Amino acid sequence: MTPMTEAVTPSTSTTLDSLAPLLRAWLPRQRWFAGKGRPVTGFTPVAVTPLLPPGGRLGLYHILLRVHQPPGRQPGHCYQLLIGVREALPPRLAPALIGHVDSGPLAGHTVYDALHDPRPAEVLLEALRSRARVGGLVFERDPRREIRPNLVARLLAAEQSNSSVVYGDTFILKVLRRVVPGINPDLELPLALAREGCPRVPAPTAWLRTELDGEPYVLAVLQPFVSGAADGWELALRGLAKGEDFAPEARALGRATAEVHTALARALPTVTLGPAQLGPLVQGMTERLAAAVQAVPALLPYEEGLRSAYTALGELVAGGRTWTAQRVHGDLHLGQCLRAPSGDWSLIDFEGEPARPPAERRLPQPPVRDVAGMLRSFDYAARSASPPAPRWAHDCRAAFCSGYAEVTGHDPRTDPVMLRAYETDKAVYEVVYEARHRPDWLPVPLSAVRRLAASDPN
Ligand SMILES: Nc1ncnc2c1ncn2[C@@H]1O[C@H](COP(=O)(O)OP(=O)(O)O)[C@@H](O)[C@H]1O
Ligand SMILES: O=P(O)(O)O[C@H]1O[C@H](CO)[C@@H](O[C@H]2O[C@H](CO)[C@@H](O)[C@H](O)[C@H]2O)[C@H](O)[C@H]1O
Repeated sequence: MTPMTEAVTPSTSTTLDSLAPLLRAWLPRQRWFAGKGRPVTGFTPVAVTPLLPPGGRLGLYHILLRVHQPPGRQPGHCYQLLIGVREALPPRLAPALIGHVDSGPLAGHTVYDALHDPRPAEVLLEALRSRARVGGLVFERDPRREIRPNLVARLLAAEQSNSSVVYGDTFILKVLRRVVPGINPDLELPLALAREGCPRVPAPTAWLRTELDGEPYVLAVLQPFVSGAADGWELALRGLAKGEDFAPEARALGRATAEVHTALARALPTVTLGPAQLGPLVQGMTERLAAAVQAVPALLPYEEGLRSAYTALGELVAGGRTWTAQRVHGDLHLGQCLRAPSGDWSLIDFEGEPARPPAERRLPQPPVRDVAGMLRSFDYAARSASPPAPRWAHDCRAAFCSGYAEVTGHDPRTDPVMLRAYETDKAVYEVVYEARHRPDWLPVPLSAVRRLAASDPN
């Protein structure tokens, strides 16, 4: 694989060879590393771009690295790394340590995850500000949006699928970790919403992209930081702990989701789904259930009940029912909703479910899919509370759907078969997600699975 310009030179390749043993141990420990549980057997450098020349007090490499983990999928996932190089690491950067290099051009140096370090993170912002091109890296900025120089960087502490750096409470840069070719919905949809003037999504200010083998890759997106915001998950848990009514917020979230859906339907094509599209949609849900039962045998007793949700949808399809599909968020939950101190809600993270193939994430889908994601999230919050609060989830569910209907004129509860199918599909996804990433949380989606299998969303 060759980058747009030749970034992998013999010297950068040797640099990477000397880092390989350190990366092999470090990568699998990162939350965003998608290949957990299988050993890393090798790396192929895809592009190595020095952003700060090594040799000074501080070096910075931008690296795209293909990670091999046989017998899994070939040729392996591609990851984006920003590697800092220093003679010694100050104690404040200890959590970022990757290791000490003992051979090759960097021998005697310490390498670390540079996003923890303000100075290299500021190099990225400056490159976006000045719309730099370095090797194959293209730093682009919406010319109508300014970036003030000298904003101080700090890495966001949250454990997440990617890494985000906040600059002076003004911007947040999401640095994608596992990068995939093609148009990235996390840039595409917010740009489309900004064109529509939709205020519910922070408008992208700048982004980093590259091209490999003629395919575009989005590597990072900069957007305004919603300062002082709390996310919906924190607020819901806080409200539950204090016994507060969350229904007004759930209604506001229903309205915000509906505003985003309405703007997306204006900005991008919508399609009518007939039997030719709905058959495969139902088939996909059925297949995901079968795969999930294989992966998590605790699902087995509920398989038949869960499948009945898809059979019921299949019957409506066979009877000639059609639905309108449009671009949607794809992984909407309370943690993707931010409430500003003004009380306004924003939706973030339009990447879709990380486990789905990229092309599938960009397909138009029934908007009820996002509604189902939010309803599942109210249930998650209610079941994580002590004691569990099913009535709270029930009230949020009603308020969210009413808020949604106020904007679109369509109450998702009037389409119960499609809604149950999507809630079931989401709960099945969550069972697999939790089994892989957070086994302690598995009882939460499993309790929903029990209810959904018995045809009761609450
Ligand atoms: N525009 C923003 N303003 C304030 N905080 C944000 C913004 N965008 C993201 N965040 C914070 O960053 C976290 C991670 O962002 P997200 O896009 O969900 O990344 P990931 O894909 O890694 O989960 C969010 O949970 C939120 O706390
Ligand atoms: O935020 P991500 O895009 O990384 O989404 C993944 O992780 C989420 C958890 O962080 C997971 O969401 C599930 O847990 C949430 C509570 O932590 C809950 O609000 C959601 O409803 C539930 O789905 C999400 O599914 C996964 O894709």
